[in-house]
Amino acid sequence: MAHVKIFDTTLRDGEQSPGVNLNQLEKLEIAKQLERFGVDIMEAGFPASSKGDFEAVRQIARTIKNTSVTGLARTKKSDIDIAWDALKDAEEPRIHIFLATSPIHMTYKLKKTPDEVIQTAVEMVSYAKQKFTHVEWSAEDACRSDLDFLARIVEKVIDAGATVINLPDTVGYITPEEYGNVFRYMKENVPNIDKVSLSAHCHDDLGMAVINSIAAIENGATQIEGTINGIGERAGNAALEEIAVALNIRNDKYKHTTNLVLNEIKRTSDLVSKFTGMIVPPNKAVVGRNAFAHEAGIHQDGVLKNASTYEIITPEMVGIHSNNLVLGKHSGRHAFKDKVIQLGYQLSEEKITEAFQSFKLLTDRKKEVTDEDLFTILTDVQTESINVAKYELNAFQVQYGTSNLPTATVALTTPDGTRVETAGTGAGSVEAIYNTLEALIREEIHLTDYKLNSIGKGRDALAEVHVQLTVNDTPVSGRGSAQDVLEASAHAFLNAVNRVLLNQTLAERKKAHI
Ligand SMILES: CC(=O)SCCNC(=O)CCNC(=O)[C@H](O)C(C)(C)COP(=O)(O)OP(=O)(O)OC[C@H]1O[C@@H](n2cnc3c(N)ncnc32)[C@H](O)[C@@H]1OP(=O)(O)O
Ligand SMILES: CC(C)C(=O)C(=O)O
Repeated sequence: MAHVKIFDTTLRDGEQSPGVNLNQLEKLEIAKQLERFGVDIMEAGFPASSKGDFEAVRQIARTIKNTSVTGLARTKKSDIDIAWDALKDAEEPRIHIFLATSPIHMTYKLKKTPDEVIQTAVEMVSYAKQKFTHVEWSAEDACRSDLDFLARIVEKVIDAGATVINLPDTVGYITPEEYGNVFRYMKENVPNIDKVSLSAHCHDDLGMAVINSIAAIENGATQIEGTINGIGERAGNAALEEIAVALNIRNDKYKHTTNLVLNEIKRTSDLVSKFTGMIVPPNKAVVGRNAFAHEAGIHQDGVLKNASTYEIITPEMVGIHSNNLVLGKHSGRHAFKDKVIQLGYQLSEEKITEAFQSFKLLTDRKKEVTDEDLFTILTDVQTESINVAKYELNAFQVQYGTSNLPTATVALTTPDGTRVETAGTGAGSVEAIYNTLEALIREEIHLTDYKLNSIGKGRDALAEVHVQLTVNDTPVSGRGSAQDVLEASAHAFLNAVNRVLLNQTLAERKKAHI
């Protein structure tokens, strides 16, 4: 069995999914989970793209110990310098530099000749090599590039010090056979190719990202790049959980192993879905809600007689356990704390107290508190900043009827501690609440997206709402959960507004060197 390295780019390419906007705490929690999942390398962001991304990459680089952390950079000295500042404290800092090599990109986007592209790539890889031991270079849009030109630039970039060469299918255009050929071609035509690892990075525009990644492995790639749940630019990237399980289940055919801990798949997928607001479709391979559900009578009969009749992957393999009824109304703090640890959370005493209070409130309203409910409570508390002044929802009331105008009355405590209250109307109940909140909050707010999801099954399932707003023209996302849809909606709105306040506070503290 040969080993293939897993390069996770959920926090960089995954975050390029339209509408996804992770804050630093969420990025850090995903990074910790990726480490538990066993990825070899994680791309934590693009440090030169924004101050927020720089800070997130720096924090992840300083925290994560068992996974190599990398950041993306253009072929620009300033991008490389900023990436070094963000990554220099990592256990094994590495940089990922890219430059496009296809005629379309070189002509229209970069406005450079092929020779200028080679010169820039070589200069910048040499420059990065003065700082970083590990330098990955990506030929953006490799799959629409001329293969002879690609071989020429790859050889030069290896001479300049690159340690990994990535050949991305940037626009999700190539077929498995063609992609395999690109890797074979490099192996056969680049004289110094054995000095580097070859990496594959696939997009899913034609639905072939996973199979193309596997074709690359079969033809010489020793590293695969992808994201959790396949999120990413446009139609997304190759879904790492699908590749990992395919290699495992079909190890009779694919003779490659990874370091991934398969039973961390479900938790990783849930966390990414929750923070990004990108809900996993029920029929999604490996992690979808229906992936292990058997509906048809003949299937159910077969599974009852022997699960292997219709089940090629066991739910336990990917970390799905039957929904234990865990804690209830009479559970105490000790049992709760035990469960928190069992579910993989490391929370301070202050956060455990906060989570315990939310749990107790839920047990007043909900008979059965499941692991899914606890996951929601705990991740919300984990990523909530405690010591920042924010808007708190005190109470709200909605009057709704089919023949009258929905009216909401909302009472809030503002960040300076003042209690404010007003009433407003809207075309529906959620809009009435949002209009009223807008009237109470002294910022310019516009709602741009709203998503509602239920956590678990049954009529007492928790509601989870994801919103996207612009607050004073800054896009921001927020999420909230509660047993009631309207309450979850109000929390999501305030969570988004509070994130803007948090960012402002962090920026002010940084300026004042606190
Ligand atoms: C295939 C991929 O996924 S690549 C990663 C894509 N990810 C992102 O773009 C997300 C983050 N991006 C950003 O925040 C912004 O685009 C920034 C901060 C990086 C740059 O912003 P701006 O300076 O305003 O430039 P803008 O995005 O409009 O244009 C990109 C510029 O980079 C140039 N460029 C593109 N790729 C590269 C590269 N690999 N090396 C050097 N320059 C490049 C473009 O030609 C263009 O240059 P020009 O202004 O001289 O025409
Ligand atoms: C930066 C590169 C690797 C990329 O994301 C792509 O080409 O899709």
